[in-house]
This record gives sequence, structure tokens and C-alpha cells, in this order.
Amino acid sequence: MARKQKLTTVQRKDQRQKEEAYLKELQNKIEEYDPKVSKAKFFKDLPLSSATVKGLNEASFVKVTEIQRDSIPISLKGHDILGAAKTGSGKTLAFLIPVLEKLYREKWSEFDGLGALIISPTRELAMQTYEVLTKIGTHTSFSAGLVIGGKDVKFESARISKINILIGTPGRILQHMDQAVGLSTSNLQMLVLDEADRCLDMGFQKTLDAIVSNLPPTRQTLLFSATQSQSLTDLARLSLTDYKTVGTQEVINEKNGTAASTPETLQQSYITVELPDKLDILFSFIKSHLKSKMIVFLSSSKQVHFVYETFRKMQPGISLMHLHGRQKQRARTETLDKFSRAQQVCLFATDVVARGIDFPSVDWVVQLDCPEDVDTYIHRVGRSARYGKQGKSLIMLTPQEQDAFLKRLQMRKIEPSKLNIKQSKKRSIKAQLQSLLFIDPELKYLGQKAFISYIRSIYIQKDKEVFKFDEIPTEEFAASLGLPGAPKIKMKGMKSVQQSKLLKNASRSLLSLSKTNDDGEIEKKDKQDGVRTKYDKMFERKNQTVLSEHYLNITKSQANEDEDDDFMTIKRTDHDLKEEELPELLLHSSKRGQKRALSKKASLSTKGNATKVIFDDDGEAHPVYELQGEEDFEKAGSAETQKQEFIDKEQKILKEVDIEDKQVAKEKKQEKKRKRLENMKKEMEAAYDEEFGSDEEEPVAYLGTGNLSDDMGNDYSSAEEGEPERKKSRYSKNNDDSSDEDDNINNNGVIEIEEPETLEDLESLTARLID
Ligand SMILES: Nc1ncnc2c1ncn2[C@@H]1O[C@H](COP(=O)(O)OP(=O)(O)OP(=O)(O)O)[C@@H](O)[C@H]1O
Repeated sequence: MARKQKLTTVQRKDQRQKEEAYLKELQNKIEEYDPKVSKAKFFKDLPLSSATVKGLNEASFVKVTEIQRDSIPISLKGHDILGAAKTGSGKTLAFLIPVLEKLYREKWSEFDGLGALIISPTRELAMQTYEVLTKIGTHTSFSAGLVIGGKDVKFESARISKINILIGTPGRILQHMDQAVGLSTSNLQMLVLDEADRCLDMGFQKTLDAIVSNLPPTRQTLLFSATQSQSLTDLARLSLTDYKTVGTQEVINEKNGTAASTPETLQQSYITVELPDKLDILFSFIKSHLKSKMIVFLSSSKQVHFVYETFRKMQPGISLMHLHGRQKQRARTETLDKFSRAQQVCLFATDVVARGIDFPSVDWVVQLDCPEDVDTYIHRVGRSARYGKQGKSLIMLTPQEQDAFLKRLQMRKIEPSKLNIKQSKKRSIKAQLQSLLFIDPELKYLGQKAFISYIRSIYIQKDKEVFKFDEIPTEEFAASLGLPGAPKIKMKGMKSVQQSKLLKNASRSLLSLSKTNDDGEIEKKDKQDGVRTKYDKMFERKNQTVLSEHYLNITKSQANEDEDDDFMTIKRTDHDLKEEELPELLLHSSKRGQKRALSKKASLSTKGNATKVIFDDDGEAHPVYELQGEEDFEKAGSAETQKQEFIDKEQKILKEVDIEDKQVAKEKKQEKKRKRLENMKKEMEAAYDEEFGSDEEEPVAYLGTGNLSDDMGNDYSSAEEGEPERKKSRYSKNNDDSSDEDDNINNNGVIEIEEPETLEDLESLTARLID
């Protein structure tokens, strides 16, 4: 890069004036721009700064999409937006570009703090948005940060004050707001709620309300989704002021009931399958689409886990992956990354990736389990046929679900075509599953969990016309998973699911579900006949830790995997059941917890010393000596001897207790010392990171050069048309500091940025920028 000249005061003044003039001109262009008249085709046709256009072009974004063309000019004018456009139509850029532009025009710098807040319902979506932002923002001077949980809050807090654009999930953002250190929202210019209706479905209403109430009312708010639900309209009413609704015609028509809001390039189909045949059909489907990239949606992480583990063993001939909200963040990120890059692969997933995630070139979206509503259907199938590409979707509907769900789809103008299964292609895997589960207790256990979570998922559904709990063929379904029988789910006042069906007309309160057995585990079906295998005995044991380490890894570890914020687990919380009414699905508590519960010693320790008492005729309790006759008393020795014996005994106890107390005090002291040293170490590390940057994932990235001149494609020294130079950011990646006091202009400090391809690239880029 060319070495820059040191600027004189006059030159700098001149630059500032040009900068002012440039920004004024940009503002005028925005005001004059009429989206109805000027139908922009390219980003350069929109009233955008050259820094943003350059960043977009370098990221291969040249032509605008419909939602971008229609919404960006309105957002630039400062209006609040309720934006709706089909899946894969480019909504991310529709809100990121106005964010960058707003801060650019406000000449935002690191000293101005947080300028924009972008809230996403899932970690995956937040990461993806962050990635797009860092791609297109390379010619701006802002810092961007990602807070999604799964990281040390203190670590994030220490850096959050430097962030201009913060992207995160609702819970984690509120956590930072509550801590009131670092994160100051008083200057906030823009709030973006991406897939806001999903946040509401996941039960984040209160969190969102709390976040929004902390923000200055003067801010601009953009709200985007591919579906327009009532909850979204309600949220819009609460959080937007005088907003404009922007949507592609299809979404508006879809609302009017005249067009579907699924992409035209998506070929949609359905098949009718009895619940017990679903896995057979899925396996056959995968076997006959080995050259495809597909996502299979299931309704719970336990089902995902089970199908993934069993199908892996049956080796259908294609690479299999799984992703759900109960995995560790690292595993989730790795799978996202691998799946994005793979070409022939099958991903089993929950709705954690149903919304917003932009996987390239997905050929098939298969819905093994019926989604909870049409919106979820639209988002799931929207993982294919993105940005005008071709794609296919298949939904398996049971005869019980079919009519009602197809009716729901039809009301939204979605009419998938019926597929029939070729008998020649159909093969049953039931026997294989049975033998797999027979020889592998781990799989059997996973199967039981999958069974129960499916039953539970049907039970909690709101739409009772589609999801008919009492028509589930439980025995056949269990057999289809390879289980020897349907695990009993015991309910309060009832003995089994079957019995609950007998009471299907009883009020829901009667269906309050009780704990299953002493361990909170599913109750085993009585073995009336047959020989109990060693595995059966194993499963009957209370202490499941007898199972292998692998078992512990694949099951119990899940409980700990949610790390510090279980809000990240995708789950519907707006069903109208109370948690305690749901079938109990808990695994045994931790090993230590179990030991503690079973330990006699531990339980006695809380009860104090036992003292023998005698009850008088009135039922009053007295110490033994009070009601003892004189003769009996003297039998035990003279009063003096008894007194001495008593004193000796008590002294002995005191001594023992004293030793124990000293030991406890010593341990406490050691623990305190250890903690002090640990804190000191942490402080030193933090100070070191502050000074030299950290190897860990850094939640702050600096997007551009901080040099308006550069960003506008002009070096001041060669600027003919006088594009001005912008004030330098201390954190800009370009280290050439042309402040007049500083003679040490060092252009060798320029970091060359390759386009990040993977999340690891992005992380290392972030770390390098900080350095
Ligand atoms: N102007 C553009 N030029 C080229 N590609 C684009 C453009 N805008 C978006 N894309 C690409 O289209 C794909 C879909 O974009 P995006 O993820 O923003 O869609 P979306 O509308 O947010 O979808 P969803 O509703 O599923 O979240 C992405 O791969 C993105 O890179």
C-alpha cells in the first residue's frame, strides 16, 4: 500500500469540509430518492456511501433483490420498518445496509459506544448475521461484536464497551444490560429484530420487552421475518413508531390469501405415512437420494439423536450429521460449517436451524415430523430454494394429521403435491432396529427417550385438530423404533398413556402428569413373559452409571451441555400447558447427587444428635433421667461418679468436634487462598488480553479502515475530485496514523484481510484485527 503523506493543518481542514459536503450530498440523495419511481437494479443505484457499495461488491453483492430494493431506501430515510419477504430473498442485507449507513452518516466512532443492536432468536442465526456484517463492512470503521452465550460473560463484558454494532440472542443481551457494566445503550441509533416472531414463540416476550424498555425511544427500529404472524404484528405495534410495512408482493398477497409465501422455485410434496412406518420411509428415501444434500427436520433433540445414532450404524451410504440445541456450541458450529461445505450429506436437525440459516444449495428439506404450524413449515422448507435456486421439499403426514394440516397449508395457498411410495423402493428397517437395540442398551435407552419426547411433543401441541394425542399407535410406534414395548409414561391418577386415552374427554387438569418412578425415569413395562436379558436388568438398575462411558457421553452429558444459558435451546414455550403437567422425562440426577441422596450418613448429618426421650402419661417428652426412679438412678453409680462420667463423655465429644471444626476451617482457608490466586491469575490474564489481545474468540471485530478517504476509494494524496479523508479510528485495522502530532507514519502495519470462509477464519480474523 502506498505510503501516505503527512497532512498539513490546511489539508486536514479541507478534508473535513469535503467530508461534510459528501455526507450532505448523500443525505440529499436519500431524501430525493423515491422508491416508487427509481427502481434500482444495482446497489450502486441506491443512495449508499461508496464505502458500503465497495464492501458489497467485494462480497459479490452487486444486484439488489426485491426486498432490498424496496426497503433499504425507506430505512435510509429513517422510518421504522416491518419487513416481510420470502425465505432466502435477502432480508439480512436489507437490514444490515441501513445499519452501516446510519452509523456512517452519523460519523460514528469508537467513542460513541453502541450504535446498533441486532437481536436474533438463535446463536446460529446471530453468528451468520455477524459473518455477513464483517464481510460487507470491510470499508467502514465500526467495531462489531457477537454475544450469544456459551462464553464467559465477564470476558464479553470487558470488551463490550468498545462495540458499535452488537449482534446477539435476547437472553445474553439482556444479561449484559442487567450487569450495567460496559454496555451503554443511551446513544443507540438502531434496533433490528430479526425473526422477531420466533423470539416470541420461544418465550422471549418478557426479555424483548425488557431490552426494548432499556433503549432510547428516539431510535429507529427494523423488524424482519419471512412470515407475518399475529405476534409479529403485536410486537410491531409495541416496538415500532409510525412504521412502514414493506414486503414483497407475494407476502402481502399471502396475507390476503391470494399467493403462497414459499419460493416459486421450491417443489413441494407430501406423503401419507403411518407413524410406525416413518423411519422405514425415511431410510428408503435417504438410500435413494445419496447424491443429494438434505435436511431432515424432527420435533425434538432426542429424536434427532436417536435417528442419527441408529442410522449411522445402518450406514445408508451418505454422510450423516446432526444438529440440535442441546449440543455444545462448538459441536453446533462445527456441524453448521461442515454441512455448509458438504455436497452430499444428510443433516438431522430440530427447528434450531429452521429459521434464517443460509445453507448453500440444499436439494431437499424433509419434514419427518409435522411442524407445529404453517409458519414453521414455511421457514423449514425455506432452507432450500434460496435466492432463486431450485429446491424440493417433502413432508410426511400421518393419516391423523393429514387432512387438517393440508387444510391449514391450503389456507395459506401452499399446495404440496401428493407423492406415492414405490413399493419396490420401500424397505423395512424395523428388524434391523430391533436387533441394534437388543445388542446395544445405549441405543435402547435413546429409543425410549425418543419415544417419550415424541409423545410429549404431540401432547403439548396447540393445534389439537392436527395433533391427536389419543390416536397415537403407541405400541406400533415403539416397535418401529426397535423397542421391545412401549415405555409407560405414567400420569397422575392414571397408569399409562393407554389409560389416559380412555379419559380423553376428561378435563386437562386431570391429565396432570406425575413423576414416573422414584428416579423420575420412565417406568418400565412389566415383564409378564419372556426372559430378562442382562440388558433389561441393566435398564432396571437405579444406578445407570453402570453403562459405558460412551453412553454417558451421548446421554448424560447433554444435560450439562446447555452451558450457562438454556434459553438457547429451541423450544416452544407458548403452549398452554404448565411444565409440571408434562410427562416427566428427566434423566437421573448427577452421580454425586445420587450418591448424596442414597447416603445414610449424609442424610443423618442434617438431623443433629439423637437423644433418647420418654413420654409421660400426658404425652409430653422428657429426657430419660427426669422420669427415672431413685433406685434405678443409684444403680448407675453415685451422683458424683455419674456427673464425672457425663463431663468426660461430653469433653471427649467436644474434642472430636473441635478437631473436625479445625479441619473444616483449614480447608476453607485453603479454598479461599486458591480462589484468591485464581482471581489474581484471571485479572492478570485479562490485563494481558487488554494489552496484547487474546487467543480466545474475541467478541469485537473492527470492520474497516476508519478512513473515509480510503473507504470512498480515494487516497487523499491522489484525490483529484477531493474525496475527503475521515478521522482515524484508534482500532482501525490500518495502522497508519496520520495525526499531525505523530511523525511516525507506519504503513507497514496494514493487515491484509482474506475473505473469511469458515467461522474459524472469522474468529482468527477478529483476533488479528484486535492485535
Ligand atoms: N443482493 C444479493 N446478491 C446476491 N446474493 C444475495 C443478495 N442478497 C442476498 N443474497 C444471498 O441470498 C441468500 C439468502 O439471503 P438471506 O439469508 O438474507 O435471506 P433471508 O430473506 O434472510 O432468508 P430467511 O427468511 O430464510 O432468513 C444468501 O445466500 C445471500 O448471500
